[in-house]
Amino acid sequence: MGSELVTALPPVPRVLSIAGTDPTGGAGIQADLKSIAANGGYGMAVVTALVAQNTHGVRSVHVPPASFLAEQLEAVSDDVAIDAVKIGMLGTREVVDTVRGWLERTDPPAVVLDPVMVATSGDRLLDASAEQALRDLLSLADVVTPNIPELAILAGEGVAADWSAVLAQAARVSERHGVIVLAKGGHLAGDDVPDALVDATGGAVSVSEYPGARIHASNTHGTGCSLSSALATRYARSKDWGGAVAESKRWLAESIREGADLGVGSGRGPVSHFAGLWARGGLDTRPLPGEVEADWWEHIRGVRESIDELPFVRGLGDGTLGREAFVWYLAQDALYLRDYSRVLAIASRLAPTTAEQAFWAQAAHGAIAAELQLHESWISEDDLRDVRPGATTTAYLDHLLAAGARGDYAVLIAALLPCFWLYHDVGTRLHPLSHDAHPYRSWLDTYADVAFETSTRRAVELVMAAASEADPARRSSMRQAFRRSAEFEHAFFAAPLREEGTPRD
Ligand SMILES: Nc1ncnc2c1ncn2[C@@H]1O[C@H](COP(=O)(O)OP(=O)(O)OP(=O)(O)O)[C@@H](O)[C@H]1O
Ligand SMILES: Cc1ncc(CO)c(N)n1
Repeated sequence: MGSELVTALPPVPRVLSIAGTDPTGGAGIQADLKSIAANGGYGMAVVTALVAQNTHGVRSVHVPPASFLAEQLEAVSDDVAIDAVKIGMLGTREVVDTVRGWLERTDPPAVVLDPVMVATSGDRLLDASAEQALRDLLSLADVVTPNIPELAILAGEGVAADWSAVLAQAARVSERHGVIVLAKGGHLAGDDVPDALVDATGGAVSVSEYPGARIHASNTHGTGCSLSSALATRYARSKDWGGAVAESKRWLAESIREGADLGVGSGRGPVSHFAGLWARGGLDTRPLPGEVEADWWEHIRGVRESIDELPFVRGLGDGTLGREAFVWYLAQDALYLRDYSRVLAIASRLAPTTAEQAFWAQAAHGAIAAELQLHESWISEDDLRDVRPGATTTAYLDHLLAAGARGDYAVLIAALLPCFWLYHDVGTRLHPLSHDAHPYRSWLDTYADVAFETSTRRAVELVMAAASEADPARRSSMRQAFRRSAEFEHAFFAAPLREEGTPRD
């Protein structure tokens, strides 16, 4: 039932990065894992090379035996269904060949190849002798994401002088190798950093441009790694390269912008992969419905204990309560239930699912039908006409009607809950005192009833599911509205012996 409130999210794509390391976490496989997670994927990582580098540059590279790389790749693909692969630093010809063999055997559904050759710092990350092997790998990728100098090497030409030359070069690479090229303009001089998806795989050339404004920041270490991982992840979700580029670029721009003051290293720093998520989602974990339930119940422990101690409630249980106080209470309760029913109907109107709509509508009906029946056996409709609502009745109803008028469903149902939950609680604890000759037997039987228990459980369930789903601010408003209603329940039970004899408006 709680699941009705959960917004359905598509399944999480399983994305494998095959790349080298950056122990400072801004580039390479460490950046890939952050980028995959930030873009909604489950990240996996097979290391091609261990790179001793930081925000200033590369110090040394250690390439483990290719046989061990093959073992890592197989350990993943023997076990996990892979939705997309991002390939980064390959380093040597042997590594390229090993990855090629694995790609041919496993044929993953989407492959993004970032042809890493030179780090942002200018250090080589691919042996010159491996360049041809890398070109030969292009046909096994869906998209290749070269920066301008890398594109020139893939094309076997000089570095393009301007953006239109970049696009023409990208089209030649795309056609020759049967791969879509995401040409990146990060290395252009000037304030524009356009990217373009260039697809000449079918003969005709199609070019989709994604304009971008240069962010004047020095924290651009690992932008290429992060972009290609984001692209693989977003594509695995949407199966749309164009949309995936647009979304990845928006995410990267936000991450560059927010990364300026991360304070990582004194060179070219990393982007802040999760900055957008942190800003919008915060760090709070979501409480489970059962945890909210326990917390709220504890939160009103004092209120519950005071209810049990009220002379009215004690007298109701042991039958010593005076009839006049009881009838006064029932008349107030009858007035209360009429409007409570109307507020339940508002909850029905605001409910996000038909199941909830039906539940609150049924409760609205129950409040006037079954409960008024109980009241009518003690007090006639005529007598009720002369009864004025007491101060507590009015205040409690104003609180509920205001919640209804504000129109926040979650807060409203939290405000409605104590009327179910506390009555059921008090009712079940007083019920053992009921006996055939008990003066208030019909009252004691009503609230310990199985049907009332069922609707109370369902109301608790709906409110707790909504609270578990809510963001922290709304959850806190719900808790406050709930507590306020619980306090009114206490005041309502206290009123007959306090307000009785005082001017009743
Ligand atoms: N200063 C910037 N402002 C906005 N976007 C940028 C900036 N620098 C790079 N980008 C974007 O980052 C992505 C990577 O671009 P770039 O051409 O720098 O790739 P790269 O050289 O492979 O990256 P790396 O620095 O990781 O080697 C592109 O989408 C580019 O538009
Ligand atoms: C491991 C690795 N891959 C890619 C890059 C490119 O930024 C880097 N610096 N390090």
